Amino acid sequence: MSAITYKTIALVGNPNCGKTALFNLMTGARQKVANYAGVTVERKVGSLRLKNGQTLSVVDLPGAYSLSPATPDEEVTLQVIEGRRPGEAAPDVIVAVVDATNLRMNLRLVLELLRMGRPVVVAVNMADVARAQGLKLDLQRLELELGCPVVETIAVQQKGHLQLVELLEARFEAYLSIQRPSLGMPAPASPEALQRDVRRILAAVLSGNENRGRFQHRLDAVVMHPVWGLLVLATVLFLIFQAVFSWAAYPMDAIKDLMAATGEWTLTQMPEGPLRSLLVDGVIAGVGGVLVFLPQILILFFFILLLEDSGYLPRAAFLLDNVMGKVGLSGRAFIPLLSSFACAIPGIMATRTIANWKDRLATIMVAPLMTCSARLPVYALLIGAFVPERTVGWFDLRGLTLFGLYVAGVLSAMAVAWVFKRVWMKSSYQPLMLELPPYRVPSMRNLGLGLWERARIFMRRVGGIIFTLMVLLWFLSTYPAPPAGWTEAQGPAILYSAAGMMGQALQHVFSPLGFNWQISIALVPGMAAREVAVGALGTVYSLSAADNAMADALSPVIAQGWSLATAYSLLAWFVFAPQCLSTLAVVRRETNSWRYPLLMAAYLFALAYAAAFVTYRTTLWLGV
Ligand SMILES: Nc1nc2c(ncn2[C@@H]2O[C@H](COP(=O)(O)OP(=O)(O)OP(=O)(O)O)[C@@H](O)[C@H]2O)c(=O)[nH]1
Ligand SMILES: [Mg+2]
Repeated sequence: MSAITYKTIALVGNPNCGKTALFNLMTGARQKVANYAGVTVERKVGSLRLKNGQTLSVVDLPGAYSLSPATPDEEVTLQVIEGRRPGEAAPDVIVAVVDATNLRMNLRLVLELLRMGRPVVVAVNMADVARAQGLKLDLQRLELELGCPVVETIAVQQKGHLQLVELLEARFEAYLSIQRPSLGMPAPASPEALQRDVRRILAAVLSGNENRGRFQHRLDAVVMHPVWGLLVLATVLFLIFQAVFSWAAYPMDAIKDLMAATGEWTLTQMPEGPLRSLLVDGVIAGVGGVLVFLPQILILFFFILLLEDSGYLPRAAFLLDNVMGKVGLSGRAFIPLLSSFACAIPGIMATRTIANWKDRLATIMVAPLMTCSARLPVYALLIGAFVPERTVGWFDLRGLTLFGLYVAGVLSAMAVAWVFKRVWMKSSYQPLMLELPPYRVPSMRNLGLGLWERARIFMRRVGGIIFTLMVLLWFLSTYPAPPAGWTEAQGPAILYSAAGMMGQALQHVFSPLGFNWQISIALVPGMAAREVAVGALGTVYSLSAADNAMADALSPVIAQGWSLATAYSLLAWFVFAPQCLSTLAVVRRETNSWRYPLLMAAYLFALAYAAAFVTYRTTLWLGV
């Protein structure tokens, strides 16, 4: 096979036409694929190995409706196509991906790309759906009309990309060497002219009756109904939180037992000494304490991925547009805010799909109030320790409490957005323009990959930042050792250590909130990432256990040691506190200034302190 001269290809197309699915197939990457517009907001690069041994660099891009960008993510796409990114040449070939079921909209961008005079291949994706809908497409005729090669792809089937790869490997080089008549008109065409061209081409290539499912319309009549729709949404969310507790019980117990057994075994196998303590108190009690929450996180993500792939999310955005508009958020903020349930970082990145800067900024500022999955271990630990395992009517009380905490996050985000937009950055209401994708049965492969990816991210955190901080904390909580002549009657040895002293000093700041010195210590490494606080509590309590055995599981220990008021106060703290450095770093990057991350940290700390204080005092006063 002869060598080819081009080295980089870029996937360009309307949002939600399957670019990333195709990219993943071609490069073996695992970028996020989901059924709504605006999933990809950054450029991603992968490589495709050809049969002749050459490697092509493949670039996946955010979706764009046209070459006149309206949002920051579309701007990224245009920059890459035009080679305006520093240190990066324009791609040699553009693969224009189109959704076969929506050519009327998709072909406009293709025409614009062709007018740029760059080498283009058109990949007609979703060929399976088009066939199922009875659409017939004359590909040869389309090639003639467009004057560039056209292939079909099905990005959700294992071999759905092969025709495209074959074309790039063999036919395209020859095609490039032929002098083509230019389409003329290098200048951007008017929207009307584009529309006319698209209509003409469609008339020539498209036949067959489109029979879009009536089922979809019927479903929408319920799902997007102002009353039934909200009921459906509330039920869906509610069931998710019930499942997070009830399904996770067995796997969590299994991990807990495994950790406890490993701890006991280590105690019997190793002589007493610092190394044993590091392993048992630092690693097993600390890191293991966080690991226990993996099943709950995966269950939460299972549902989030299902919702994302089904096409439900943009519908929920429409449903809530009215409510969001009242507090001054754009309906577009819904998906970024919902993504923040997983983690505020992708959520903040997803605000790139919001065109208006003030609307975008307001969304960024409240994204950390959404309950990210790193809060789940903290919430679950405290709920497990303080909320009895009981059912109220049909509902599991623990699931109910967790739901309440999520609602608290959402409501406070709405309140903060309302204040921000009122006093600081007024902007008028912008009607929501959002594409409604068709409902799709979620792809199991996608779901499996997504869960696997989440498990990997969590394990990397556990093995990386959490492990490192736990080892560090163990040292700080063990040294300096207590003075000679110390006996256990004088209090645990940890009180003499660096961390112990710091905890006692910090306690002055936190005692109005009902936090003891153990909590005060745990909050410091917990600044880096929220789950670390759980691990840190594990280590601190394990080290301060009176006898030499490992402290039992953390939850019974705190259930005995803390008052209910302290537990509630800590929960309130975690609803607000900005305990995540990476979020602040991303805000700095996305807003290009230090002002906003600093403002964010300040307002979140103030809210956290106030909320914890009020919660503590109220609970004490009520005497529960
Ligand atoms: N049936 C079918 N579904 C597809 C095909 N290609 C993609 N999908 C689905 O279409 C949805 C969108 O796919 P993505 O790859 O995320 O689309 P994208 O073009 O990258 O979207 P943005 O990043 O938002 O611009 C997902 O639900 C995919 O599973 C296809 O060929 N057939
Ligand atoms: Mg994408």
